[in-house]
Amino acid sequence: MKGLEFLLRNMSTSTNKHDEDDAGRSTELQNDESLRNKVREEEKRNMFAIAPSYPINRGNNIMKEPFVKGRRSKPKLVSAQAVLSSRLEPESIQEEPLMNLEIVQDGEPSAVLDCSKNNVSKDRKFTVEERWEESVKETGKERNTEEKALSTESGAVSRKSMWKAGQRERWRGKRRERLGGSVEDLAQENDIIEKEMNRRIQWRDAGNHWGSKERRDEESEKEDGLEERRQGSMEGDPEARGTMSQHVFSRVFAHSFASSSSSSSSSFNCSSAESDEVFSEGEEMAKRKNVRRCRSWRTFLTMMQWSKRRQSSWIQLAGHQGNIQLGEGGEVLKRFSEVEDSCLQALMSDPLRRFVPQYYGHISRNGEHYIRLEDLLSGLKQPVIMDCKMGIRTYQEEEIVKARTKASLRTDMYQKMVKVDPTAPTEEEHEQKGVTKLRYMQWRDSTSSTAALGFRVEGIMTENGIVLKDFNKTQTKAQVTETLLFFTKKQVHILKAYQSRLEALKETLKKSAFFNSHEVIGGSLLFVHDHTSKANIWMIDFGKTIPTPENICLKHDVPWVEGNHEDGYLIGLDSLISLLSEAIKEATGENTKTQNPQTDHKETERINQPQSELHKPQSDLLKETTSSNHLD
Ligand SMILES: Nc1ncnc2c1ncn2[C@@H]1O[C@H](COP(=O)(O)OP(=O)(O)OP(=O)(O)O)[C@@H](O)[C@H]1O
Ligand SMILES: O=P(O)(O)O[C@@H]1[C@H](O)[C@H](O)[C@@H](OP(=O)(O)O)[C@H](OP(=O)(O)O)[C@H]1O
Repeated sequence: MKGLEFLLRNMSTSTNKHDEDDAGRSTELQNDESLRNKVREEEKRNMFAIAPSYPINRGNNIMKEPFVKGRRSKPKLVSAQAVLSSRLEPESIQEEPLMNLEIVQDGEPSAVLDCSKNNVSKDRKFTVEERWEESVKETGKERNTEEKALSTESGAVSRKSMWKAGQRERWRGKRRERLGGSVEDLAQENDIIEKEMNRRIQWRDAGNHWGSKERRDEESEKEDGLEERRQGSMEGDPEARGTMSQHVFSRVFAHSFASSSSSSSSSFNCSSAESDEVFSEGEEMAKRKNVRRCRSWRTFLTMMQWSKRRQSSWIQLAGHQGNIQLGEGGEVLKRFSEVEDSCLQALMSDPLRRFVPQYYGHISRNGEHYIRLEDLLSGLKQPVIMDCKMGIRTYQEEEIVKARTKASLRTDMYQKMVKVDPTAPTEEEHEQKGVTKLRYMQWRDSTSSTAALGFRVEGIMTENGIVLKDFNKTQTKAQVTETLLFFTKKQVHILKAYQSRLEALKETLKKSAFFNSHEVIGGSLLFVHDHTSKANIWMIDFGKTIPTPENICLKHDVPWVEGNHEDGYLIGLDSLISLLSEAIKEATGENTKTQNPQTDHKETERINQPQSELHKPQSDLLKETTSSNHLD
């Protein structure tokens, strides 16, 4: 039985078993109908009375004070159609508090997570932590209401004691039966019965809690329209494997938390027909331990399966390899950088947050510190992605100063340069077998479309998982248009969706205090779409985005000269928008102007430094696939 199916079946059957279980037990209790009703009522009331204590302290996981952050109100993934209308959306900023949750594992302070909660719109997808927090909150609420009702209702105490007396009698009878005779030491016997009974209640209540959580989750899943995904099981639908819903994963994750917790009341699905049998203290403990061990193992294995599948379908397309990975909770972990971290924090309360992955704070793993981000590929089926590095330069002004004062030679960069164009290095550089970083970066900017168009394609992953990174010399408008057509497979609705999203981004950038006060260097736009017509564009990578000096107000759309700090971000954005228009015309057959990549290329050569090689058509690039990452 495959992971998800098994898990879901297990969840639903255990809930049913629990109901049967309760019914069976009631008939045994008393013949008196009214007493039985009272007992049932009391059982219901007690449902949350011995709820697990994890909201405050889940084993070693400790929650900290909440703090306030803004967050994006827009759903993460939208259909191409929805993207088209995204610019019509109201731009109001909702301030929503985030909960700062610190997880301490194995006795070490290893992680600080920021999880958003409250004021969450109904249609928004929930993160692992949000779901978990919500369920904790709900349980707490219900429990408080129940407790309040108990304490205020007259006769509540007597009903409770009546119920307990009934229970005690039942346990005593069962125990007598089991021991096959009379009970001699009444005080000791009462003590044992009291203990057994309390443990049983705890056991059952934990089952009730998780049962009710399951039901709540199922209801909300139906609301989200995720039922469909669940039924298209991982087994039957290979595509679904690559699109594990974080939503469902969160359930697995939450369960694993609970079942691995040391609290006896936090095991899930623990009410079964078996568990209703009466065992001696030792027997009962052993049996319970076994059941719990089995279930936490199954949960753990299922989690691992989920995680593996998601890991295998996730990809870091561009950037420093190994810098980024997918976290266990389905979030993206990026190696910590203070510069990027402060940008992301600022962006969470800026109008641009709609275009930025949700920021969840930091986490430590094996001694490394990471920034936790929303996974922008989550929910996409066999995603097609493109990373475009924005701006007319990809190095900071301070790198120029550094290169002047203490220039070190980079052999790796020399090798990369020679690989692309053996004639690019000067004689001296050939002799030294090294180039400075600044030299390399400037060469990269001029040979690609960065310097001329204000952006360059860093990489593309096709729906088959094929990764193309050989865009070093994709430089002219015609070449980039060709690349866009290849990337979108000439799908007009996708091209239009992208264009619309970029126009919305442009409007938002004008209003953004963050953009007004920052020099955005080396930042990328991540284009994502899939065959279900979901499409979106996100701003990522703020590792070299720094606040501008106080005396400087950036325009972002004028050429750079050393000292003016201009990044040309808007030049790149305008180029992309206009090239998407070109691509749309091409795709719809409206383009009368026949583009000639070679002529166009030569024109650009005059603007930039001459290059020796002509550009290869995209079809050749495909043959030269640098790597392949097939989605299972
Ligand atoms: N939030 C995210 N969700 C999904 N994928 C992401 C996310 N952030 C980054 N990636 C993936 O990782 C790649 C690199 O990201 P990013 O540019 O932030 O890394 P980097 O190492 O800082 O890059 P560079 O070396 O250009 O500075 C992206 O092209 C994308 O494939
Ligand atoms: O894309 P390429 O051609 O592989 O070149 C890399 C690219 O320019 C990166 O942006 C840069 O990192 P930074 O932006 O962080 O400086 C990296 O420098 P690095 O090797 O010093 O990290 C370069 O090697």
